[in-house]
Amino acid sequence: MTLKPGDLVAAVRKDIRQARRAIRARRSELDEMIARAEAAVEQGRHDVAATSGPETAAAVDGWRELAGEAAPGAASAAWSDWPAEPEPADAGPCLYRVGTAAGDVPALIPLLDTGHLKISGGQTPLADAIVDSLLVRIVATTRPGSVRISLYDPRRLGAGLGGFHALSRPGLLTVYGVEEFKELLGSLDRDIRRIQRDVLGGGHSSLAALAAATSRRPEPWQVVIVQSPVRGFRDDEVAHLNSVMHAGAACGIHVVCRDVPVDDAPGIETVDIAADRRVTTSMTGELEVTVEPPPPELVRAVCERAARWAGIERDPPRFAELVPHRMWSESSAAGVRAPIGEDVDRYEPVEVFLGDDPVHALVGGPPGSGKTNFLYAMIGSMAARYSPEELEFYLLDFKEGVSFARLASGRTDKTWLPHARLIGVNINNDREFGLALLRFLARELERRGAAAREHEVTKLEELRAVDPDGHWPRIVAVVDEFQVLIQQQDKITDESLYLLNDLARRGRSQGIHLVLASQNVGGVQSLWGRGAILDQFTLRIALPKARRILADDNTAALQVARFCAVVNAESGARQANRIARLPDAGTAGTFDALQRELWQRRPEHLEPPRIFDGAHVPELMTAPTLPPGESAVGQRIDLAGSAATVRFDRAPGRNLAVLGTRADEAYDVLAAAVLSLARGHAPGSAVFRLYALDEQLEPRVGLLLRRLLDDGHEATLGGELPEVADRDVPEYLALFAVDAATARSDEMRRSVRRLVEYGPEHRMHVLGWWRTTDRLKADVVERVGSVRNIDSWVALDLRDGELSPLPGGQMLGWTPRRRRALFHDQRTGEPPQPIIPFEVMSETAEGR
Ligand SMILES: Nc1ncnc2c1ncn2[C@@H]1O[C@H](COP(=O)(O)OP(=O)(O)OP(=O)(O)O)[C@@H](O)[C@H]1O
Repeated sequence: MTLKPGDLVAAVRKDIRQARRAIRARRSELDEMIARAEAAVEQGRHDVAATSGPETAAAVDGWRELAGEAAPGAASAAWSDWPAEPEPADAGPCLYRVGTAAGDVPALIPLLDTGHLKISGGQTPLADAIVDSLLVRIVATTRPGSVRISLYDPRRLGAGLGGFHALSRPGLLTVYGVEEFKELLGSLDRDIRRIQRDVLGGGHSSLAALAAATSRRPEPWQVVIVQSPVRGFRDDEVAHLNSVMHAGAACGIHVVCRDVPVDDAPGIETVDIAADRRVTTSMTGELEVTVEPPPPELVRAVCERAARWAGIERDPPRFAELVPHRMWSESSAAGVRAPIGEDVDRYEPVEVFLGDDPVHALVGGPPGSGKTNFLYAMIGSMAARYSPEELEFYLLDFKEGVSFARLASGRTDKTWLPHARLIGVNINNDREFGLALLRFLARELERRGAAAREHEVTKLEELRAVDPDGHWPRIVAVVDEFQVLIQQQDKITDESLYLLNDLARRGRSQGIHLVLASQNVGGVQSLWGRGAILDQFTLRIALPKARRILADDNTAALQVARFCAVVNAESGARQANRIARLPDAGTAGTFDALQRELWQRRPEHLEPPRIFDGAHVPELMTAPTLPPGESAVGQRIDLAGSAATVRFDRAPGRNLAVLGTRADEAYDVLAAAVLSLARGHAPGSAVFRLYALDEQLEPRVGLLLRRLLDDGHEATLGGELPEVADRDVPEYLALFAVDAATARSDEMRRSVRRLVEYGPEHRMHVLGWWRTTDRLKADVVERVGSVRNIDSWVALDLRDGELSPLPGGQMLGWTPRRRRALFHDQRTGEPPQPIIPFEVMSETAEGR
């Protein structure tokens, strides 16, 4: 083709103008370049004026050089010269090549930080090539993640930009369907308002100006490709788009219109594709532009790389960034709000909020995805903002392992998190403890409800206003691997679901928030079928590869990078996804340092959290001393960790049966009962008679005797069983392995039965160990029927059916497990409940 000199000059001039506009923000560094560019134009003008061949060639060279500066590297490189590793342009946006004019001179178009582009004849493959070319150069020359692309392509159902689909993985490309134009514009409107208000509010005219002044760009650019639907756009839609374009450029929103009748306005460049496929641009005037589609594999490679690097090229956020300058300065009256990471698109904090909406949170992530780390980040960030007066944590972990243990005082680190009121670890086998927490929270719900009614208000925020001196913190209960609580079909599951449902529905008004976390799909699915509960958990946090935490059609969690999370406060609806990069909250100097600082600030009167560790065997000596006549048989699995006790008085039936074949534990339970009685009685105020009826037990029972004698008690070992007769002081008969003796001797059996039946009213009490219920029955039941003369029992490895002859022992659903027992005392009126037998053997062995 022939080059018209006038065109060249016009084109060069125009490009200089554009280059200047595009680089205004970084003017000082580039002044020199502009001066040289202007000199080149002058030279071009001079050369063209001469209109001779060599001069024209020189002008073209000068122009090319200028293009190289205004559109460096991948912004204008020919596809054949594409750099192996395109570098993000340090200086920010530049001009981008969309084709070639005048032989091999790059035809450039500005976009980012400048304006918009209108393509007419936009339905053609040529238009596709222009858009692809522009986009791939933009993606290659900007920092991964710093440009987001939205595509409204109603004709091809999202097939447009096929080569760019890798960008959808990290959320850098969003395709809007035929019916979603309004949604797209609405989302742009919201962004514009937010940026104008929150980002530019400080006085900058545009994001470009802000970036120039601060060297920081807090928001990504957005490139929006709009193609008209077959029906054409309605006037109101065009007007809406015009207004978005008008306000958007300053907010980094740049629209590429393909056959959309938007207004011509300054800052809108044009590309015209004529019917005869001749392409011209507003930048190059009359010059015909040859369009060169990018090679598909190049597009794919650029996008793959950007997707991979989005989010990890930037330094990860640091845990310290979650900590505010002023600790404990926030009020939780309306809710608790805390940043947990950085938005990978916008580089701004992502917060979680628990209050009236959302009320509760569901957290999911497969093993190793960083779920525990997320929970630490959230707990730390909240604990730093709200004082223990404002916020309390109840933390349970059903996993094997000790994830919340660090929040409690340990052997080396004595500090504890002041907000933590309860920490439960290793409770995978003690679902009752989870249930105990739910019962506690339900009671707290009632208590708060009653207080609210009394003050004639309906919710916590109002209650706090009318009762400013009351202690009404928000409660956040975090249950890791909560599914363990509700996956079996039994009474615990039934009651837990009932309570969860209640808490989920009513927690909002009383400031009680649940954060349920699970590592497996089953965990989440166990709630999925229970819509009523799930509906209340509108805050969803999905760690990488988490399934079914978000909505069914929201697969963002499958796409996010390591150490990121999808935070979604609208029950997983796609448009509410925010992708947060999470700081490392686990290594030394992060959470532990914060905990130390908060611990040092703790109010003087504050008690450390109650710890329940399912792997820990409680020691009798650590339990409080009981009143005379009361014995401890184990520790209850409740929030207080109180002892399960039996009181021996003159009422009929005040005996104790220990049942089961696990000899060590049976010994421990019986010995604990004896030792705790001995601790409560002053020496001489009770008599202890020990019987080792299986000779293997003699050494151990002997140690127990020694212990009693050492403490000054009146105690004997072995001999005949006494006859029933009134006693001045209580006499406790500890019979180890009763059935071993009664199987040998009927006389023995009759004695035992007499003692059990008539002893208590004469202050003689049997504390006996039988191996099975049948043997117990054979010894203490006169004819047929159930056991009536022993009020309290502790069952070790007995199955459900074997318990039914015992008082209160019907239909319990008890599954025996090691170092756990089922305890019942008829007198309390409570159903049987699991206890943890005390460790006694070592205590007696050491002669303590
Ligand atoms: N944002 C992060 N930055 C750096 N390291 C992290 C981050 N998140 C998690 N990690 C590290 O990854 C590993 C797994 O994290 P974490 O224990 O939180 O995973 P999890 O999902 O709770 O796993 P599991 O359920 O198996 O315990 C840990 O070593 C943790 O320190």
